[in-house]
Amino acid sequence: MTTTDLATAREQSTPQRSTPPPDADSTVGRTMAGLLRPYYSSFAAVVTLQVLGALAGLMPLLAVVELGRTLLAPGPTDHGHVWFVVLAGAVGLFLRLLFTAASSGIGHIVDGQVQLTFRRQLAAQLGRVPIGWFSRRGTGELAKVVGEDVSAVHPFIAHTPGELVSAFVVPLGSLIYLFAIDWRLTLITLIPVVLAVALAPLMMTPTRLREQEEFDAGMGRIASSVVEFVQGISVVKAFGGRERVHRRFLTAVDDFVSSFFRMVRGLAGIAAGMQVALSPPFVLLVVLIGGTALITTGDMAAADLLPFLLLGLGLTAPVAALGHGFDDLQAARRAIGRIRDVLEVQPLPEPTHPATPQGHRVELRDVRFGYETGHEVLRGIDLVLEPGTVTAIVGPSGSGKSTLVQLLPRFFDPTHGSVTLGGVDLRELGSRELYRRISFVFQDVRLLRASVADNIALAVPHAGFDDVVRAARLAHIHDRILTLPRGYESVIGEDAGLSGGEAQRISLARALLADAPVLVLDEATAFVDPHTEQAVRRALATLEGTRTILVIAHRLETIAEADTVVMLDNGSIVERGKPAELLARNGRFAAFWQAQLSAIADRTEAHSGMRQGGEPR
Ligand SMILES: Nc1ncnc2c1ncn2[C@@H]1O[C@H](COP(=O)(O)OP(=O)(O)OP(=O)(O)O)[C@@H](O)[C@H]1O
Repeated sequence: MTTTDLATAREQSTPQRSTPPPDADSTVGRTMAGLLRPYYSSFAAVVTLQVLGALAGLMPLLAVVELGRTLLAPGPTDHGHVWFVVLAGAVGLFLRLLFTAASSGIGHIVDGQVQLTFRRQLAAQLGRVPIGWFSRRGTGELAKVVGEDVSAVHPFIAHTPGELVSAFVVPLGSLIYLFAIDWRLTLITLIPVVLAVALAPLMMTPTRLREQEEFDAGMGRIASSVVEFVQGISVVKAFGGRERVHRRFLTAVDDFVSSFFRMVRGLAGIAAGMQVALSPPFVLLVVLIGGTALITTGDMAAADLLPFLLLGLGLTAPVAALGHGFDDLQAARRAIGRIRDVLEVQPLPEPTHPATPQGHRVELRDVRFGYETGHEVLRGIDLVLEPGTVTAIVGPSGSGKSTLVQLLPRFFDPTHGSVTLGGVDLRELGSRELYRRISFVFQDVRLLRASVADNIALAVPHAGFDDVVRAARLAHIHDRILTLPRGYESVIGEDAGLSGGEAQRISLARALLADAPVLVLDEATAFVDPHTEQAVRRALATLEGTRTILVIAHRLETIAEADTVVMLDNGSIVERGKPAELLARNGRFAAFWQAQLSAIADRTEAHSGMRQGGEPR
């Protein structure tokens, strides 16, 4: 490459203005209100119909009261009035049914729409977030957001507004009616409600809140110790740590029991007091005592006691409904918070005018990256990967090898500096173009629940069967596939379970078929078996000369055959060059090489010792 080429390449690679992908900002400002805004008019209809239903629902109650008062009143009964009251009660009942059914129907339709929209938005967002973002999240966590958390909005949308509205409208209507009959007995009837409301703040004193927090934390500790136990059960069994893990679980349970007792001791008296105050016998007792006092002093007609006995019981409903509604609201708020957290993850920006790379030379310039702010994992990497060469990255665990190679398929964008392909910053490449040019095989292999052939042809859906087989042969997995129940048509996870090494070879076949000019490879240590190792080495040998290859190397053979070795330590390149030259330099790489050699020698010695020891004498 000439200096002019380089200058042009640099010019091209300067990141131009990037815009978020279409649709990304359509859900910006995703507060709970923002997320629900499109449904405001439907909510208004739900609430209005509920109010009408609740008011209509008062009519049968008032009719019963009015009927009692008319029939108990001295003198002849007005039959016309009685029938009118009965009819009004029946019409009220019918209207209540009509309005609440309509409200509930609309509420459930809106709920379905909201849940569908949330799930669609989440699905679209999960397709946009950086691939690397997934590595920090468990599948269970995401499944919970898309499943459980979205469902948690159901009571909030379909039930809570209706319940809250009717819990307030009915007592309010009753109260107005009761005031019209006798304001003094109305005030007396309200005593239980006032008592309950006065007790409520005692449940929220700093001590009570601290006890509730301890209770929640205790529950969390039990859950995590159970999860830890279940997830690691095989390791725990094999290495005999059962007592220790059991002990942790038992301690968590003991702690929980004592925090539970503390909380119950603090709350029991107040909760019982509230329950007694709101209970029908107490309400009736208060009304009867007050009513008797007013009747015996001649201040109120005996028949007027009836509405207080009938309607007084309903006055306590808002307090109870507030409790339930508040719980539902809190649960929905937490769920929507988690949904919002996912929707707010910044997608990697897509270019408005994608550029076309010239060739497949990869260059990293002063690349810095950290998963958390203030903690850099890569500290200024300058690296050029020439087409047709193999670059092997080596370095101690945690030195940043995986992070570095993951920047090529754009799992993350560097926080500083740039990664260019053919002179174009990766941020200026469309993602389709990027994955056409860069393919990868990492340790964390993901296979789809689809046929083996479809898994291999993932990047090239129209690939011919012969091409799929050729890639599988190259990846040393063809023979194994033929032993599966339906060969290449076997569905992974249904017809066939594959070992870690086999899954890796399928993923290698996928990358080979994709035929991208740049291949990024993690020569995994986790699953690797002799077949996979052979496959990787054979593939590397086949591809050499045409591909730009970056490999995290663990095998001495791979390292020795690489064109360039890059030694990474603590996020920086500490040595680079041809393997032989580096060995001769006797520096960090040579020490690393020696350490690997002695580790292999130790392993071989231990192995042969075991074999000798195990041989029959
Ligand atoms: N998803 C992540 N979130 C936060 N920190 C991370 C994440 N992945 C890696 N790290 C941290 O970044 C540093 C570099 O990790 P990286 O996996 O790149 O090293 P490595 O050289 O590939 O290690 P190994 O050889 O053990 O796989 C480590 O300190 C690691 O703890």
